[in-house]
Amino acid sequence: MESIMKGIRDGASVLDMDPKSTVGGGVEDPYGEDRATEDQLVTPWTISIASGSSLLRDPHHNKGLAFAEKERDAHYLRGLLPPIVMSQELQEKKLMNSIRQYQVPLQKYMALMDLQERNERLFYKLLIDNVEELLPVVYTPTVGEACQKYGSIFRRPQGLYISLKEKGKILEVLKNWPERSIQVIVVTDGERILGLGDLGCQGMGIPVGKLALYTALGGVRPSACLPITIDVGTNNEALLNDEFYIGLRQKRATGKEYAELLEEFMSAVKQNYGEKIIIQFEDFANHNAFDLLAKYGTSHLVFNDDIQGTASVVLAGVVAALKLIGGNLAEHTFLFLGAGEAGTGIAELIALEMSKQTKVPLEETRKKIWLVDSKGLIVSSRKDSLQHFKKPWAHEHEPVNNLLDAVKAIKPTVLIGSSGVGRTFTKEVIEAVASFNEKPLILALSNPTSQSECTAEEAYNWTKGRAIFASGSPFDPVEYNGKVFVPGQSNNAYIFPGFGLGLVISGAIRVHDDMLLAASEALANQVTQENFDKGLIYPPFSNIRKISAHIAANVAAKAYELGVATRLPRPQNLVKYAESCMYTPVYRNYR
Ligand SMILES: NC(=O)C1=CN([C@@H]2O[C@H](COP(=O)(O)OP(=O)(O)OC[C@H]3O[C@@H](n4cnc5c(N)ncnc54)[C@H](OP(=O)(O)O)[C@@H]3O)[C@@H](O)[C@H]2O)C=CC1
Ligand SMILES: CC(=O)C(=O)O
Ligand SMILES: [Mg+2]
Repeated sequence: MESIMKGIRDGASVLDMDPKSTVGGGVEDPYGEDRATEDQLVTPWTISIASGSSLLRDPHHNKGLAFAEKERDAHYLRGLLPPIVMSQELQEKKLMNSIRQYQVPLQKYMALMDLQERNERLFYKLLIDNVEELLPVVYTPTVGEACQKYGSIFRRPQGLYISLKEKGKILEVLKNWPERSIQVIVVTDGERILGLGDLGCQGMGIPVGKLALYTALGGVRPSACLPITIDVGTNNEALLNDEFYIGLRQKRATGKEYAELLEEFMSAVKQNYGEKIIIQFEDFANHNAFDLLAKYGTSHLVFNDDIQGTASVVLAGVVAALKLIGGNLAEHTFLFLGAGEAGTGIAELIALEMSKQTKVPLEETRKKIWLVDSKGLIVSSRKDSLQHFKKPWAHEHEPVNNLLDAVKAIKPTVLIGSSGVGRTFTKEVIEAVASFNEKPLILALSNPTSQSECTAEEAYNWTKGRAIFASGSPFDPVEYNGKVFVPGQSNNAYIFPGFGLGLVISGAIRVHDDMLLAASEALANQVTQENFDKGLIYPPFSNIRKISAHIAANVAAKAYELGVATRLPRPQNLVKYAESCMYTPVYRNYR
């Protein structure tokens, strides 16, 4: 039994490699030394191990009705399928038709998760070909509702659960995961899921969703992706009292107990997968997120999506928006509602970019950026009581208690919402911003849609159609005064898939702020005149694979320049190389 299991695991990692791919298949060296040959790829282990009904139940290799006549003979599928042979394209059409029948987004989500568990390649084909339509289903906003109801809709585990019960055994737990050549881990402890708060163990929907995007948007092969939820309890009373809750029924462990579990996890991951494994921290509460990033940033390949990915995507949007609103970066004044991971992360990267552009010290460029938290404007008189990540933003100013007064006092040209609280950009706030800006840039970043600081309709109506607007979760186009306005989506989903691909193809061993700037620059450069003409500051998600290749190339180039890339020699054309490494979901022939 043991040897068969090993055979399945090893075989799966070869098979999962895209024929063109050098990233996949547990390949250590993307230049091809370890690359499986075409021959290996068409002589899969499925012949001797997975056949018949077990092949149909294996999501990595199942093709459903698309198995050809010869494959049905060779793999003992005769009679297990109806006689028709259906192309992957027709399967896709059929599934899209049926998904579109569902009125309720969560039903669409569940249908897609079922498909992922049944036929992985078809799932990714749907997602890649229909990205703009399906992104809101597998990602924000629907994934938020899915996490809230995760216990009730739970069918099969989609990632690894590491709870306090596994303390002392985390390495063994990692070895239980059926895939061995993992390249990206997205891990959450569920404490700040989108703007929905502490969802404990049910936060698993987020790593699962983020990693689906790593594959669909960034081309990292699915078997190299590992979603993990660390369960240290939850402080969410409703979940603790929910009979269907799937996590530990206890309050969150903190302090030494929390730190020890995380330390064991980080060591076990490095020991099991090596130093080039990407660990993406996702939706941790800020009291842990900044410390984990600082603690492990110098010893592991860690990336905090909420702090760093968000910063990179927002900087790109702001830089692109300058074409529409005028001026250079340093001429603008920024006001944030929300001074947590997203807010201070974005603020710091904007200040860094300003400093690089103007050669003015960072301490000075920070003064162009102001933040409001739940207690009002962050000012120097509050410095002693501020969390460490807020202190750099405590500028000289008299106290201001609320956002509206802060807008009137600071007169920002750019207003950014990163508070996690819906409808906090009131009519008065937006009208005030519009009163001293011809084209106010308004970014309502909080997710999901219910937590957005304002809707697209409100932003356009209250500025009389003058706002340049983007939001974290998507909004439909809005008609105002006979003109149609298309809101953009300012979401780190533009960045992390390409960023991760860049780390993989260069074999980077550390993340550096300059790599975030490189990713941001690549994204901003992808906005076309046609996009600008529509008032957009981001390119459409329908081009995301091309965008991700450019981001990956810029990130990889920076990794080589900084000396943190280990894959040598450096490819000449990094964009082409990134594209050639991407997983494609077309079916393979099992001859
Ligand atoms: N679009 C995107 O790509 C991304 C969006 N986000 C979204 O951003 C939001 C915030 O995330 P994150 O920064 O990680 O969360 P944090 O908890 O780290 O920060 C939230 C901040 O908002 C402040 N805040 C909360 N309520 C209010 C209020 N009523 N008025 C003023 N300030 C308030 C908090 O104040 P205090 O410090 O005083 O408690 C805190 O500073 C979430 O909704 C998340 O989904 C996050 C990452 C990426
Ligand atoms: C998008 C994202 O990472 C968040 O809202 O947390
Ligand atoms: Mg997040």
